[in-house]
Amino acid sequence: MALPHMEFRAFVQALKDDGDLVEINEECDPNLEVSAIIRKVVESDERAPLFNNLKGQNGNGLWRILGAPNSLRSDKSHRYGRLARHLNLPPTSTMKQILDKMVSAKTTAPIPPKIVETGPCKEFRLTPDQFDLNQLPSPTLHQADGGKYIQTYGMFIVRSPDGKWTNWSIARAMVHDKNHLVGPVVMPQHIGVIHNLWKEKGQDMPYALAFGVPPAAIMAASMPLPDGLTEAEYIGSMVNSPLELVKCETNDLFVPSTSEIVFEGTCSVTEKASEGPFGEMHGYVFKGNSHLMPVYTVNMITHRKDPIMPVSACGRLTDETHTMIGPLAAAEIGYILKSNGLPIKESFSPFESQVTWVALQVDTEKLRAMKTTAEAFCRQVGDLIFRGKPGFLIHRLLLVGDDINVYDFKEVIWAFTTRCRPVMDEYSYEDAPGFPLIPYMGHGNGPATKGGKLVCDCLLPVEYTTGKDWEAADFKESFSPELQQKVLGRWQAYGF
Ligand SMILES: Cc1cc2c3c(c1C)C(C)(C)C[C@@H](CCc1ccccc1)N3c1c(nc(O)[nH]c1=O)N2C[C@H](O)[C@H](O)[C@H](O)COP(=O)(O)O
Ligand SMILES: [K+]
Repeated sequence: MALPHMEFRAFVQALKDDGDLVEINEECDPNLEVSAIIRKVVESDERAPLFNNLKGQNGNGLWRILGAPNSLRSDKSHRYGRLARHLNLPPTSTMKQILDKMVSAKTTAPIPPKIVETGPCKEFRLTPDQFDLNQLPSPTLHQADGGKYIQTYGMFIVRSPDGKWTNWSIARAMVHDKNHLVGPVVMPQHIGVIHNLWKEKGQDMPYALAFGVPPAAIMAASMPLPDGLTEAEYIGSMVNSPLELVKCETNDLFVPSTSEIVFEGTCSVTEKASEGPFGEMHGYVFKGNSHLMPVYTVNMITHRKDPIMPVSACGRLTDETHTMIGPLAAAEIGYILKSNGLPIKESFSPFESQVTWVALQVDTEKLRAMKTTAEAFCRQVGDLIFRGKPGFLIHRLLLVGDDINVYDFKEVIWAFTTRCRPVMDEYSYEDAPGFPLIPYMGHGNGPATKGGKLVCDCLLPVEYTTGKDWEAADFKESFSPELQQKVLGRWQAYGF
């Protein structure tokens, strides 16, 4: 068996070996029971549930479900263990180490994938007369959802008509009928960009939807990598070995050969159907909130024996939409700012902001050398990020000093509430594209897709000129290291 980051089934085994898996062998109902269990799991950072026995499974085990594939572990020292296993990093890895790994491939040569003749994903083939997506265990994830959201952690594979750009991404999709899906295909997402290219040609867009792909691949699929970049090559250089891909049966796209399940077909550039509502990443299901979205035809299903369908039952903290979407966008945002010469050290999206914020740690010594003003610096940051794609889903950029650890929300919120004067220290972007999924946007008072963005300057004026002129009134900064050592050393002796 391959390494966990390169084959989904090996990844599931790694979770089991880590004691991070609960195998449920009693029959569970994909209509809400499965999702209720997953919701309970992710709201308490419990072990990932593997449902081996689902109502509606067919004779070849199509399909089982792994819930919470990339959520958190309760043990603080292994908090991000599931994310680390996606990247072949030690389970004790920090979020910084995980995000640095995701960015590492930007400075190494891409390693193209290797095409293989066949693979485990080809063990079984089903034509439309042999399956019904409503009879198979397609899960309903929230009682107010508009349909069975079968696709929440699979990977869409689409390619530009000229064949030059193959994009991998996660976008949701629900069952429309026995062999059709419907899901959002929106700008500025790359699946939307490529869909438009096919629309201009008047041709339906071929797609593949691979479930249970190499975990390293699904991480890159969830990251806003630059336009035109082919994730397969990026991942190859990130893991330093070529991904093995195999050709689809019904189109010229390629899928990871060890995928658990593969749907193949075309996404209509004309036909739409009602999609949603859906329990979103910000924690809400708005009744009746459905939209007309493109219809995907499923022309073929191929799969492994007893295949595992990964499912993200998203909503309130903490699931894959929080551990992946925000942090991966933050990683890309940090990279963009650094490669534009701005003095940024770390970049993270706090879960407690429902991943609508990104906190940016500033190297204030370099900042002072810039001899700039707060307004000029904040505008420089905001113009670069809020006018670009990675900043699309972020509505607050917080600039904090060297003493603030952006991976620790307690630090971030201390700086924000004490160093950023509301209004005066905030620079607004009412003309920037806005993220309609945030309730104050899509269900708020203003335009759903424009504005509502701020750069919040949590640097005190002295940090721009002469440097920090305070000591934190805390154990770490208000007492000499010697005294701290003495107190820590005698803690038990004192009687604590
Ligand atoms: C990890 C994850 C990521 C997403 C999504 C999901 C998960 C678990 C859900 C559970 C399927 C929920 C949903 C979150 C809603 C969302 C919409 C638009 C942007 C971000 C999030 N979803 C996406 C969704 N994007 C949609 O366009 N469409 C989607 O449906 N994403 C985010 C998406 O994968 C990232 O933005 C990637 O950068 C997209 O790749 P790209 O930059 O276009 O090459
Ligand atoms: K992507």
